Amino acid sequence: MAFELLTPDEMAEADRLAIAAGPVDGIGLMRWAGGAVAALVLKRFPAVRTVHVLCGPGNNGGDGYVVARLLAETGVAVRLVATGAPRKGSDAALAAAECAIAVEPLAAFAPETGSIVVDALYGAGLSRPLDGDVVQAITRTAAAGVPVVAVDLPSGVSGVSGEVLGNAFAATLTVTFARKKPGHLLYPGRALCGETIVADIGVSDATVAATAARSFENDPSWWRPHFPSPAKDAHKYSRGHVGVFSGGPSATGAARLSAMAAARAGAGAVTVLSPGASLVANAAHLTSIILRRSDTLQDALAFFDARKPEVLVYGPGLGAEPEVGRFALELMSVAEGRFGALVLDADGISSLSHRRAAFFEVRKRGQPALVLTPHHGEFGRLFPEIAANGSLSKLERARAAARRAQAIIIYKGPDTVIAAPDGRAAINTNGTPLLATAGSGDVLSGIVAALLAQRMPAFEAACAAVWMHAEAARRFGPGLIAEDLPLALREVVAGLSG
Ligand SMILES: NC(=O)C1=CN([C@@H]2O[C@H](COP(=O)(O)OP(=O)(O)OC[C@H]3O[C@@H](n4cnc5c(N)ncnc54)[C@H](OP(=O)(O)O)[C@@H]3O)[C@@H](O)[C@H]2O)[C@@H](O)CC1
Ligand SMILES: Nc1ncnc2c1ncn2[C@@H]1O[C@H](COP(=O)(O)OP(=O)(O)O)[C@@H](O)[C@H]1O
Ligand SMILES: [K+]
Repeated sequence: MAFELLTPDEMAEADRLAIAAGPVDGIGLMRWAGGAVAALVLKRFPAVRTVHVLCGPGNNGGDGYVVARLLAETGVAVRLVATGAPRKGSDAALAAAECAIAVEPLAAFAPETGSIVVDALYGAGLSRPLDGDVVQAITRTAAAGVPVVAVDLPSGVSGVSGEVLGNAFAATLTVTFARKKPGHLLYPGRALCGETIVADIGVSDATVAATAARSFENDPSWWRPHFPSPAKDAHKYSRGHVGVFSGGPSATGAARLSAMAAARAGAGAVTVLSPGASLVANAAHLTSIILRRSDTLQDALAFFDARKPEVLVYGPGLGAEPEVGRFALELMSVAEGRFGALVLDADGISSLSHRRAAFFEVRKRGQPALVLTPHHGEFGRLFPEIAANGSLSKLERARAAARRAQAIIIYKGPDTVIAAPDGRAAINTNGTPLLATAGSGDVLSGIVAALLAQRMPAFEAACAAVWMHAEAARRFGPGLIAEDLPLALREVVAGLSG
């Protein structure tokens, strides 16, 4: 598959393995890389007058010398700017030696209107905040408003985390090699990359696989084989039964959004479990969704035993009171033989913040299968130490939380990360700010529950749900409110089925 994400270390490992397997060597990879960038510059900017190529001291700079040489050979006016000579004997030094263009110092660099900038200062090897000359070059480039083509990554963006180390170029186009890196997909890096193109530099799929990379860009191609479709002889309960707990009389809508989404995502039956005080409000708004009174754990147990739901959604609209957290723990304790999976969302997560020790103790059993869908605030309440660890990327934080809670984590946001306890993690890329509307998270929890109830494996179900949620929002378009999402799922499900 082509959806692995490689950290800079994994990419370096892929480079090493490719070189060891031969026939290509280090300078060979660099020539491919530089060639790919030069070709894209010519293709995208055919009328460009001058190309400023900025070269750093490492291999990213090495790629830059190749770009400069190739563009000059095709007749483009190239100005070559470097921060210093590459280390003697390095591939970059070879690339520099092959490039006959005079080098100008970075301090005097100021691009003019009509030119473009190729940023080959720092890529995977960025290890500290950019120094003054580079920051000034970034400022002057931004002031001139000229397009920037970044080699591998915009200088200043961490390939690991997408964080900005002090300052960074804002690229129009980023050309990276073999596979994307997490920094291309995590914010703020994602916004600074512009369009990201992955160029082939002769690193084979088998070589990438040999790095044992565990991170992926979320894409239907790799989870679609698991996407459920109803058996010909299905009945409503065999398609999967989801139970959604409702909040009190003034907060019932969240559960209904979740329930409707579960039904549209293919659950054959959906039951809203409602406190007695909310029955009338729920009854007034539900038609195909089943409604059942549930005030106590005994009520819930009676429902499980009678109706055998596969999956429960607990959290939307419940309030973050301590008793909500206590009930969540009780649900997990009684799950065995009663239901297979629990989706904990919203208040179901926040309410556990005062019962973290008990929660992690219950999770040691690993049962029931658990999916947590926190946004940034909820994540920080349940996993304060992980959230406060500034050395971890969002991808690594989600992965650490998944391991800690023995749960699938859907760490929501513009760059939603889905992580599993076994170390797999995916970054979602079809998100849209249209989803930044109240109640859309409730819809997501219903989609996840429906896919789990249809026996989709948990990590794949979570990835599929996140993608479908965003796809539904995109298809509906501007004006979207959360109520629109369940119906908008219809087309998305149709596109994935059969
Ligand atoms: N065969 C291959 O491997 C291939 C690799 N490829 C290319 O190589 C790139 C990775 O190359 P790389 O590992 O040399 O790292 P790179 O980004 O050039 O930076 C390292 C240099 O910068 C320095 N430095 C770092 N931060 C700094 C700062 N803030 N301010 C100042 N200096 C700073 C650092 O100094 P040091 O930390 O060692 O003191 C070191 O000298 C990758 O992005 C891709 O473009 C392709 O050609 C395909 C084949
Ligand atoms: N700017 C954005 N781009 C993409 N997705 C977004 C953006 N803002 C929010 N979302 C998505 O919208 C949903 C909001 O969920 P949540 O914050 O729980 O809202 P609510 O509690 O109102 O339901 C999440 O799936 C999140 O990933
Ligand atoms: K760069």
